[in-house]
Amino acid sequence: MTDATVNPSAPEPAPAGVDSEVGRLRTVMLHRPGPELQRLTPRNNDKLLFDGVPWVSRAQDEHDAFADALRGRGVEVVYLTELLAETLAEPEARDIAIETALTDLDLGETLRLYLRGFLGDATPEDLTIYLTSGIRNDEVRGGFGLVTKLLAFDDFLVDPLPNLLFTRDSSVWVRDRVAITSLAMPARKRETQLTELIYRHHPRFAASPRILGHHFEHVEGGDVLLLAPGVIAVGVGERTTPAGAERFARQVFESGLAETVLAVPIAQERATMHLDTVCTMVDVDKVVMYPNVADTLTAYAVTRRADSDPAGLELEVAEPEPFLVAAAKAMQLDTLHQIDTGLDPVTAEREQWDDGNNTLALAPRLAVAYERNDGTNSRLEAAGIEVIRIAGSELGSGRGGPRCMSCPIARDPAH
Ligand SMILES: NC(=O)NCCC[C@H](N)C(=O)O
Repeated sequence: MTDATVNPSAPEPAPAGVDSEVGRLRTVMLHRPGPELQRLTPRNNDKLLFDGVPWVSRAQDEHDAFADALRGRGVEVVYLTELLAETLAEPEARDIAIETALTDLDLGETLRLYLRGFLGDATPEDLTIYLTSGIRNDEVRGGFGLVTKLLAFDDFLVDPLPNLLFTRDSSVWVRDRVAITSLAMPARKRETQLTELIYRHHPRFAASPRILGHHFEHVEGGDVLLLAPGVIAVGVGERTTPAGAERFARQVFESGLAETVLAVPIAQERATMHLDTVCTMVDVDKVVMYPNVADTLTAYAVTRRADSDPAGLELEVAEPEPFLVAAAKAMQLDTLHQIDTGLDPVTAEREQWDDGNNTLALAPRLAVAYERNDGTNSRLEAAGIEVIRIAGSELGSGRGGPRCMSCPIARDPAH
């Protein structure tokens, strides 16, 4: 069990639930980067969605400092791999995990049979490592046959998950429900098999209702911004598809989790892979925004038709409006204030690339940001935001900042 559940003197964890981006953060799920990062090479890093080959021990130090900064502000940090190992102690969860990891058609029956037995004998902790770091062809000690001979020594039989670090994308809490997302890129697909397993089988979450699922249309957590209770923006671009945004809207309306979903088209480019790469919230009425897209960013407000039959929910889709205008209207604010990344278009472009926009709010006007983005951080401070700076030279090589690296599980209500 997690420290909080075995230590009788530890405070009760806050009840799971998140209704905004800025309510005081109580519990967050992180993944400390581990041996899965050692799998990255100059030959596979593009496919595995990293822009380089990180120095792993330094990335771990940076991540530990990030977790300490959160704990220092009273946030309970839970680790994905600890939850997974605890989940895998349950035989049913373990069987599902092994079967889903072995569905790859490239494996063949000889290796599959061997690996089923090998993984079946592993401890929950070792199984967690195999499921997250993957298994290479030259690492197996049995199941030898045609497939072993013809695959390269460094081909993966079970793919590693170096992007597990970005816990934001593989699940997202909306009020008291957790949405299991469906990741678009092949390198990340297996991540949500693991988060779904945790939320279904871990005793801490088994009673929490779930929405979406890893086998549905693509929705990634980095595209989902809880602008205010009942108002959710969903980026639609390289990752979340229009159909994913539509399913998300239907489910949050059906479950009474929101009244308005703003579908926000974003350029289908690596630099803007998720909405949270160009815009994050730092106060109830303030966002840090990439100015080079601010003027062109639009939103389609999606609501439930007032006269829609409960059995066949119909959606009303408004004409597009400028994003900040549509957001302020849905949030019932006069203005949603914009703090720009950087001081000029080139600084803004550099700092957007280095995740200057990707802040994690711990409370209104208190945010964690990468230290390297001097221009953006100064602008945030000038606007009254306290910035907790963390190092991210190695973590950033996966192109994700403090928001991407965190999945809030409990926040105080925003109002
Ligand atoms: N929300 C985010 O923007 N997450 C960052 C994900 C980075 C990861 N290397 C990816 O390409 O999916």
